[in-house]
Amino acid sequence: MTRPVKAAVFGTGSWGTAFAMVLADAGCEVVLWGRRQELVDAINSGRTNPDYFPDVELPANIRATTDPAEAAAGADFTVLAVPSQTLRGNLAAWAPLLAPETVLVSLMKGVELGTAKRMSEVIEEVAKVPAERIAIVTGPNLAAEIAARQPAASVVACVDEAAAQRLQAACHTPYFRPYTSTDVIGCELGGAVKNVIGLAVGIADGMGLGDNTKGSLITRGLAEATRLGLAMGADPLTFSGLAGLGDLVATCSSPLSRNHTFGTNLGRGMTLEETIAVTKQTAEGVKSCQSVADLARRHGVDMPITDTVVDIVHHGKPTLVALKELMGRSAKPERR
Ligand SMILES: NC(=O)C1=CN([C@@H]2O[C@H](COP(=O)(O)OP(=O)(O)OC[C@H]3O[C@@H](n4cnc5c(N)ncnc54)[C@H](O)[C@@H]3O)[C@@H](O)[C@H]2O)C=CC1
Ligand SMILES: O=C(CO)COP(=O)(O)O
Repeated sequence: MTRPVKAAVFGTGSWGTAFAMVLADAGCEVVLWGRRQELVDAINSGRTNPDYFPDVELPANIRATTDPAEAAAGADFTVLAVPSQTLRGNLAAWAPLLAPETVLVSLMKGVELGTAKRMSEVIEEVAKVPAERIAIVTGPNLAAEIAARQPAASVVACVDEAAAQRLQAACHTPYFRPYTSTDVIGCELGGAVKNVIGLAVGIADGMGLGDNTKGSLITRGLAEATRLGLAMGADPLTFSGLAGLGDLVATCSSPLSRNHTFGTNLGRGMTLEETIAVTKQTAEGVKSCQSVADLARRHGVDMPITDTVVDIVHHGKPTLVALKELMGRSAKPERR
């Protein structure tokens, strides 16, 4: 008899918890690592995560711990679900504890500030594991809908297709349908850029603009992601798939998206400080818009919507001025 697949999930926030449920529903033995003892105790005794999904019963094959060594021990998959900007520091502490052959799985959709590194690059550097043992999960996967077991598709990407297939099997459930990909760069960029475009669409929504504006931002945002991806060696077709268009549509349509909601609050006229104060969960695009703009500059790629988001979010540019400037750019062919 083969033993069940073991998964460690680092991060008891919304996506860490929901993805732990997916893994458990797919038959894995899951250990969730969390920082706070009271939340870990509540998960183990109450079978719910009261801070994120108080009404969702967690499967019996999930347990939680605050001990990273206990979580990491013997894990076939080590899933990382903390805010992107905290990964480097956290992983430095966890790296010595990792099971020898574990596949590290990033759920994160950010780009590191300062270095402009993708999460898989940070993992490779800090945990010193080869790219063949680093995978990512991405796609239109709003955590609350997954926790409600609503149907969704996703992409699991790894340069080693066999590792991607093992992860696919480990997280395939009747409601969660993962597709494999070997385009890690494209999949990671798709996830990071859609958060920035989600902010832009939210800002437009908050300003009272309509669906033509939204459709234009989504499409031209996709063009920005694709241009950056091409310059960085990604497969352009990835951006018309779940990691690109799929996630853009979900994020830019949904009030569940933290990035979209963050943008909406800014567009309604809240200051950055007020918006941060009412945002209880991680909106990766707020910091990563800067890193995405850095990547664009390094690769000589034009990303005007991304630059506009940086100007509004980080340089306090009034939304109406930013909109006028974006629309006032010189006319161009759609494809070039
Ligand atoms: N929530 C969602 O619908 C989805 C989120 N993601 C991505 O998953 C990643 C994690 O996001 P969420 O779980 O949604 O965020 P969240 O804000 O719900 O949870 C973040 C978790 O990390 C913990 N945390 C915060 N700072 C930390 C630190 N310095 N060290 C260790 N732990 C820390 C928090 O306590 C919390 O448990 C993000 O990169 C996000 O883009 C991806 C797909 C869907
Ligand atoms: O990535 C997500 C859905 O796929 C979640 O989006 P937010 O981080 O904006 O909530």
